[in-house]
Amino acid sequence: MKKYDCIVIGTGPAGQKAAIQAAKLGKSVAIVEKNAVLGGAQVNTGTIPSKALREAVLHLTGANRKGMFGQSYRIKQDIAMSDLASLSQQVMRREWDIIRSQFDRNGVDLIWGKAKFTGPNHVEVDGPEGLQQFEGEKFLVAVGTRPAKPPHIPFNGHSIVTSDELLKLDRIPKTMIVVGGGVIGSEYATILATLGVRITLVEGRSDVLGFLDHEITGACQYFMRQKGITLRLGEKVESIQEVDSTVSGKKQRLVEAQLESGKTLRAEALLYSVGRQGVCGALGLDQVGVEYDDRERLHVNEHYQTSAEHVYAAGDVIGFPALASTSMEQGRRAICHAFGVCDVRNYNTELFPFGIYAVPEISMVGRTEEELTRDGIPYEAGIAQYREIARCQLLGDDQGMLKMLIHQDSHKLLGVHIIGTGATELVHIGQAVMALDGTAEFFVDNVFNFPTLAECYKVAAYNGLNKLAHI
Ligand SMILES: Cc1cc2nc3c(=O)[nH]c(=O)nc-3n(C[C@H](O)[C@H](O)[C@H](O)COP(=O)(O)OP(=O)(O)OC[C@H]3O[C@@H](n4cnc5c(N)ncnc54)[C@H](O)[C@@H]3O)c2cc1C
Ligand SMILES: NC(=O)c1ccc[n+]([C@@H]2O[C@H](COP(=O)([O-])OP(=O)(O)OC[C@H]3O[C@@H](n4cnc5c(N)ncnc54)[C@H](O)[C@@H]3O)[C@@H](O)[C@H]2O)c1
Repeated sequence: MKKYDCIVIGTGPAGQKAAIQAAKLGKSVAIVEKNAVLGGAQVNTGTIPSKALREAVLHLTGANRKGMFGQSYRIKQDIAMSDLASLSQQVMRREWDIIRSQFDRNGVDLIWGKAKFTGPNHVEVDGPEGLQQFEGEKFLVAVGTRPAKPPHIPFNGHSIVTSDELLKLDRIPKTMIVVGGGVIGSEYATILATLGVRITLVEGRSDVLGFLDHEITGACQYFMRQKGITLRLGEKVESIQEVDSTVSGKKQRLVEAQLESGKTLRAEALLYSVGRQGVCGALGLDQVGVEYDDRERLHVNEHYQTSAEHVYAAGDVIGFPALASTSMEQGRRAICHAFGVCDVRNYNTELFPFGIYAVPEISMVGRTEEELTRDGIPYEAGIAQYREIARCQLLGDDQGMLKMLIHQDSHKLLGVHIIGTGATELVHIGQAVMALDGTAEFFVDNVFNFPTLAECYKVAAYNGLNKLAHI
């Protein structure tokens, strides 16, 4: 039986970074993957495919240039699913190669198959090589999640789908119901609406993306409606079924969603995106004495240790915030702790950024206005409207905004909230200033390249500081 210092289960972002970190510490490492491809949800079904779809849609529809060249500007008239999928395929293939070569270069043994604990220090892998047994000193469970698929929803892979199947549709539907206005629902609803799909978005809460600063949520919902998306907020879907319907004398199979309020919605397709579900049940965790919750997620301490101290967990399997960005760092941190090189300085979870690749992009770091008000922290908001910024005009985006929240007394930056072109990149300027305890004066006192989107920070700082000085 082969013995390793470290066995990592799952090759998503959490597992990848963990395995490489362990190898860099000179440990013998094996990483196990049950799928036929590397990279987990990040590469194969989640982050990369959805962002590739977004780029392809923005490019082919000319959506991000309409502000400059007019509403009729378009690169390609008849866009097919194959046009949209090809960029995704290209990037995925490249990512598989990159991950594989990183493992090879660092001497990480890749074992294909489904891993399961058979004892506190033993896993069994069921794969193409048959059943193999391995012994490990430390383990990292990075098995991710899968889309929630309640049994009463008749998923069929072609018209009633989760985000895993969306990009495998053989044609672009004319109409679509999106159930759930979280990150997945909001991203896909706005991307597909940009493509011309008529979307009805059903969200159980009173707002989409309810964790954002409310002004940004409001702006996002405004942009959604501008794109022709019908928002059904505070509404829950009760049941979903396929029905036969006759439209203009032509028989058609449609999807029908019955809402709790009594409304009936019909469309050619339905995306069900109401959250994700763990996959720990199949891991034999009882053999190590580790329990999982009712959504098959693991509980860990601040070092990412489960209740068995040699078994660590990171990424989506441990729940919020469940992002590729945070998963990578959690995996790396877990391994550093496991092998005694733990240095948690600068690991400030309060400065985790959120990037939402809707159309337009949204990003935030730090506190929202609602949180600061709730906690009695006095602040002022400094705002830059994209229409005031030369670079935004050059890019044809005159609708975005950047808002910085400034402490009334110390002028320290408390939060940055952006909606518009480049938001997910821009946010890191604010994040760096916040991490270094900077104040709004930093933006006033320093010169920014011109014309840039970064100029938004200077304009927002002037705006906030002027309000504080009653100018
Ligand atoms: C549509 C969509 C869009 C997203 N967009 C973004 C984004 O823009 N930015 C962002 O930061 N995040 C995004 N995310 C979230 C991101 O994809 C996840 O947070 C991230 O992939 C989680 O990484 P992970 O390593 O925990 O798990 P995963 O990426 O899910 O990988 C887990 C791996 O473990 C393997 N595995 C499971 N069980 C076993 C077993 N028993 N044996 C062996 N292998 C096993 C799986 O096959 C899989 O390969 C998105 C997610 C979705 C669904
Ligand atoms: N850009 C990114 O970082 C990114 C992109 C996509 C996904 N993700 C990650 O993927 C994960 C899953 O995303 P998600 O959007 O599926 O889940 P989510 O939990 O973010 O959102 C689900 C939404 O569905 C709503 N809902 C639940 N039941 C409903 C019902 N019956 N009818 C109507 N609405 C209902 C909820 O109120 C919630 O707003 C998240 O953890 C997210 O962080 C991240």
